[in-house]
Amino acid sequence: MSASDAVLTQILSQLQSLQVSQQTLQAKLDAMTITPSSPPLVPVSGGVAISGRETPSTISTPGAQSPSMGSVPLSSSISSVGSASSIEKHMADREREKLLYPQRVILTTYPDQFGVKPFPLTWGASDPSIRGPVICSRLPSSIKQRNAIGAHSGSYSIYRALAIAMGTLSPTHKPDYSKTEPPVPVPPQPSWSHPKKIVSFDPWGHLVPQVFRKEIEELGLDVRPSIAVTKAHMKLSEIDESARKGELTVDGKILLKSRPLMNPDGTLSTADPGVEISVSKAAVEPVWYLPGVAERFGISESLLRRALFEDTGGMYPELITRPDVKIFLPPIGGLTVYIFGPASYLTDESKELTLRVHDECNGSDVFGSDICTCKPYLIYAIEECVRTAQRGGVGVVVYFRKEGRALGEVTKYLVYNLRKRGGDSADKYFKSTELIAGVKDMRFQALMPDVLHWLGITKIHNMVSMSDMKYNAIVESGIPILKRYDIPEYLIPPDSRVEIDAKIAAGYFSSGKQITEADLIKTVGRTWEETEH
Ligand SMILES: Nc1nc2c(ncn2[C@@H]2O[C@H](COP(=O)(O)OP(=O)(O)OP(=O)(O)O)[C@@H](O)[C@H]2O)c(=O)[nH]1
Ligand SMILES: [Zn+2]
Repeated sequence: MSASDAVLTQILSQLQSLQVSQQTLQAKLDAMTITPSSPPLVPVSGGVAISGRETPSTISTPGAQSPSMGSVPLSSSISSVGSASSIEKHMADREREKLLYPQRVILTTYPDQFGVKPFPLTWGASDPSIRGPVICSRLPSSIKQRNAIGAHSGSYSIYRALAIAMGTLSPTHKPDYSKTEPPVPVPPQPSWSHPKKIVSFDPWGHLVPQVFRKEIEELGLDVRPSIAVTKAHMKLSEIDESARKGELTVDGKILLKSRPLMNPDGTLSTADPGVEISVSKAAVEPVWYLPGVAERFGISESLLRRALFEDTGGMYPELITRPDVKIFLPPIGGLTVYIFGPASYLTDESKELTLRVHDECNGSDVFGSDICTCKPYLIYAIEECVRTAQRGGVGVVVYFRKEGRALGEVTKYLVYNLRKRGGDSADKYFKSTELIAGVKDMRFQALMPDVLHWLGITKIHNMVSMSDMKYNAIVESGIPILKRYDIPEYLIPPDSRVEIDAKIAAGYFSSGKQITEADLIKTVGRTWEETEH
């Protein structure tokens, strides 16, 4: 027998035994698994129906063989496998899948299920040991004590899943958090223990390794930070330009002279290297306290849960089956806080505070698209924050990942096409968005002020924004705003006049300009024909 025949025989015999074990496994699973046609439908609150189950049921952990509700066979049939190498690959993947996930799939859990014992968590408690850690891990060490639905890192949880499936990340990797603590203190504030002031993220998120050390190290629970605080130098060509023009002054503290640049031949350049801004910053992931979020939007928790379940494609059945679990880590982007000047001034009302809350506009912020005012407004706000810090105050820019007014970039570009094809006039600006998206804005600014309360801000002297929605949300949350700034005329790119005029007519703040609906027809943007070659 040749070597290749021997390999083929070996593969065929492995395939046969795999088919046999697959049949045996399938038979066992069929006996244990509730098939879609068999279960009685049990109505639960909100009128939704879920599959019935055997009792008592348990959460399987590795090695445990007891049946759990909602179980399904692990993988699809092997009948579709083709060549010898794809058979080997398929078998290797099945082995890895069994090793990674030895238990059968747990589609959902129930509050009264045997083994389910959520770690106690009291949202808004001032003592972290009473507040308790947020645990959403499905690792065997933590799954029974989960007190949160969803996954850490927002949408990036999908990349983590890929890394685990590809074998580049061990699901049980234990991070070493020593030396990762905040270099700039963001200490507990009265607002942290106010049950209604912060509901969209975990105020203890940056202190997790310190305040929940016992839970992580002694109890072996998978508790992860959801906030990180660090320091950085910010370098922007627009700020270099302002410093060159003398509009910003290097003070060696907030605004620093950059180090000399290198020439292509490796020698030091004598060209002006420009400036850098010294900042502290914090990245914050969303962690929703569902009763608080529902209350903020004035809807019932049950309606909120049902809507979240349905419009995430049914991804989180526990939103329905676990009304006892009050925390949800949604698969959305978070926010970044940039602080200019001493962070300790944030809580001191006597220090001047300048704020811009900015929602992501990748096309403008990073790639300089001239159809809107996002980047110029952001740069203007950064300059104002630097000036405030240099006057002895503090500046804050909060950057939210809410692309395209939270409608997403695809919807935004579809609307751009419609506008540019239909004659881009300001009277049609919001109507065009509504025609495609059904609404003009989905940012729902009500959750936005949470970050200001987390920082301990109680008064805003200067607000760099024209948005009435942002202003109202902040003031209604209990933080007064003394002065509002609109974007200076000279910073408005010509093509974005359409956006600004439409916004002013719709109720955005303007210090000088009055615009009525009737005026809007006269404000028109560039057409594609003007730029096509
Ligand atoms: N859907 C849609 N979104 C847009 C358009 N132009 C800008 N945006 C988005 O609108 C948001 C603008 O946010 P901000 O810069 O914070 O501005 P604002 O809330 O309108 O108000 P200001 O604070 O006055 O600037 C970002 O999410 C942008 O991506 C557009 O034409 N269509
Ligand atoms: Zn924009």
